[in-house]
Amino acid sequence: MEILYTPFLLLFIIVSLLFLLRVLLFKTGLIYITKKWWRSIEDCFHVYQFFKVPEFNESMQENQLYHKVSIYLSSLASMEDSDYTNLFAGKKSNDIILHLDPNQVIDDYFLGARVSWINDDKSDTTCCRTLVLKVRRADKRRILRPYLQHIHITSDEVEQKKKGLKLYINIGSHEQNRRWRSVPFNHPSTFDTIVMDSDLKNKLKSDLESFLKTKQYYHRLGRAWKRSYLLYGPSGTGKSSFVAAMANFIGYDVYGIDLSRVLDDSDLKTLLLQTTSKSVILIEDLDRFLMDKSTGVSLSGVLNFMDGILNACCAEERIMVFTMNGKDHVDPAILRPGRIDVHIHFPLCDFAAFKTLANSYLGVKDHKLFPQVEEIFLTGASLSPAEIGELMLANRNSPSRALKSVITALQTDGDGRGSLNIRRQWTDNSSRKSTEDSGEHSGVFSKEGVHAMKDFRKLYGLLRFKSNKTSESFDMTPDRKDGQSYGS
Ligand SMILES: Nc1ncnc2c1ncn2[C@@H]1O[C@H](COP(=O)(O)OP(=O)(O)OP(=O)(O)O)[C@@H](O)[C@H]1O
Ligand SMILES: [Mg+2]
Repeated sequence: MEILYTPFLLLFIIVSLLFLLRVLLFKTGLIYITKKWWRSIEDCFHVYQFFKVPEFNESMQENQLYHKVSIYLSSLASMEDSDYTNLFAGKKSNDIILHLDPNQVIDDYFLGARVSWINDDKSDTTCCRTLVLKVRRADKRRILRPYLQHIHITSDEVEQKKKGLKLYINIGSHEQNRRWRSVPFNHPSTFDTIVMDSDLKNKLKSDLESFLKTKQYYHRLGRAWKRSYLLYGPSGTGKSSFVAAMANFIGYDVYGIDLSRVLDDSDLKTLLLQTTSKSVILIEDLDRFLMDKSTGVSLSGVLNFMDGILNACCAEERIMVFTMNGKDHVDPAILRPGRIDVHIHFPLCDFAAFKTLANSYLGVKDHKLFPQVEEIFLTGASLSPAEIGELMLANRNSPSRALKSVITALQTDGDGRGSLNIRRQWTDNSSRKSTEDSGEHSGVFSKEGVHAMKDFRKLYGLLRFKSNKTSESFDMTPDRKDGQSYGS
């Protein structure tokens, strides 16, 4: 018997020890110490080269590269990992600027290589401040030039971001010379406020970040440096808010093209030619415009527009975003890889998304009514985040009342559209949308300026959300089960 128990006992002891070791490593600073130790061993096997970036040149003039590198380093997430970091207030009230403390080191990764920056501040006087770049000799030839270019680009972007973003809309064709009108873009939406599967959100953030870093890579492949996203899903699921979050994240201006104000295909091309680099070019509700034969823009006009980004004049730093309610009825030519690089599905709420909304709108992490809400979601009922958000906002002083109103709405499925009743077909939605819109356009508010304001609101979700739903298959959205993490 004893012999039988011994292997099990041994196994149990090993597993327990491993578990304890894991807890010890992760709950204490040991993992950090181990990593540091491992890195110093690794360093012994590589030859490094050092590049100094002093703050002033020999004639005591400011070195612009030092300024750019400082801006770049403060934008790095790894800055927060350094042992000592200085915190300063920025120009805006809630801005915090990070600065590396003297003799601190931070790591950065570029094209698969690790580089380090050392703040070589030998004295307290400002005249001797130098930033030192440490690169492996083996990586130097491959990455040094593109890395310095990347620093230039990123620091310019950060500075541009500080200046404030702009939202451009295309104005009527009668003002031939001025096709775009701009307003300050102050949309509060960020990736933190968007309710979305957190894995997907992180994937999209790193997709954007890696796009910004890969100019040289795109050029080496002979491809224009651009990326196209398709956001599709029912109304009120956060597509427009996501575009605003994207623009805020990368610090790009937004050009929202209203196809109803575009005369014809060549007019569309002119608009594209008049956009600037580092911008998000947005066409909302593309599916509706493709169905709507009354518009002057043809399918081939749209295809040329999507490819037009390849023209030498506008080959740089563009992100194109198209939103749709559904892509089933859209010509596959529009959706082919190269024209659309990333498809992102925006679904109606499930229980996990509902919980994230309850937390952000009501500050409620758990509630006795949650099981009832979950049960209703399990029957297949659902509402859009916009619909649930509105109900919570209206009853924000009483979480119980807010949850009860969500339950009632889910039971009747909003205005009787959902799976508890017969879901409307996509065509109903599009015809309803066009009716609503034609009402808007032919109404009293026909002046250019009023249209423009309406469009700003429509673009960014300030108008009452329209009710149309459809269930879609998805590409970039992972399969979700209730309880899966949602980032808010
Ligand atoms: N996923 C979400 N996360 C956070 N808020 C959301 C989300 N979806 C919708 N909302 C809220 O609902 C409002 C409307 O959302 P938004 O305009 O982004 O939806 P949409 O998908 O663009 O709708 P439409 O297809 O009708 O244009 C926003 O102001 C936002 O506050
Ligand atoms: Mg929208």
